[in-house]
Amino acid sequence: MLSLDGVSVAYRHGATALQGLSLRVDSGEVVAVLGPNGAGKTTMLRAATGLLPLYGARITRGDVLFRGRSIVRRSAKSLVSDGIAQVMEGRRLFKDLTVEENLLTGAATTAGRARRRQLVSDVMREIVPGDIDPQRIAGLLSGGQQQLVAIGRALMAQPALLVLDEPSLGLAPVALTRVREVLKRVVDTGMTMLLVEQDAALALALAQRVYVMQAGTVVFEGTPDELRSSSDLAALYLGGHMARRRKAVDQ
Ligand SMILES: Nc1ncnc2c1ncn2[C@@H]1O[C@H](COP(=O)(O)OP(=O)(O)OP(=O)(O)O)[C@@H](O)[C@H]1O
Repeated sequence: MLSLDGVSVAYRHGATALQGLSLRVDSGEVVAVLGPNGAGKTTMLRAATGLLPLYGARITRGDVLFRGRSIVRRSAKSLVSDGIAQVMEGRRLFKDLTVEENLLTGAATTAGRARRRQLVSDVMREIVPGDIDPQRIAGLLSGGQQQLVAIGRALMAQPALLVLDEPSLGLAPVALTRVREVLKRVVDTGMTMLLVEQDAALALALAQRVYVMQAGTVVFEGTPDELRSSSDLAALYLGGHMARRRKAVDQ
């Protein structure tokens, strides 16, 4: 469904952030991308969602294909209509609008008024928990509640591909559990997903395939099990706890 083929990206006021990066997301697949700070994960998502120009960056080499067509020169707005919706890092809700108004913006260009109303009630039932009042001002919600509304807003566009940048960022454990449950439910609907996530446990619980990025390129591609059994990478990206547990099992 989505492929980045040998993509290099340069920021106007920065170094080359991606260096010949290739990755793909097949239809119905959940793909997670892990990697240390500055590896280029967010830049990769910007390349996949038409947001590079907003940040003064451009693709200097390679191509990005969505459903077989190049999207390199397409605007983020037209890509939403084509079926790519994203939950950006930091949630980015309209803080002064209500939950319901935020949700409605998610389908502003993809559905008519009556259909949008129907989608709001679907999303309120399936994604946004019952304890969140649709008329509440979004900025007054907790971080975890805001994240769920952000996920719901992206789903309002009924995307073919859902892109998420660090959905766990800054969430307390209870909120994280809720976000994980909701994402699991979305995965179970067969949604195609590209997920950038520092929380390896969350990423590996959701994904069928994982990439690890370092310095703008891919250094590992495989299944979550293959990543867990790759000792160097496990130590680096899954933390000492899992590496120690593996060692104990191996002995
Ligand atoms: N707006 C920008 N202008 C200039 N350089 C940028 C900009 N955004 C990111 N970069 C640079 O691009 C490189 C990759 O950054 P990016 O944010 O894509 O990495 P990341 O893996 O998502 O990191 P993190 O996990 O910290 O979010 C870094 O060297 C960063 O400084």
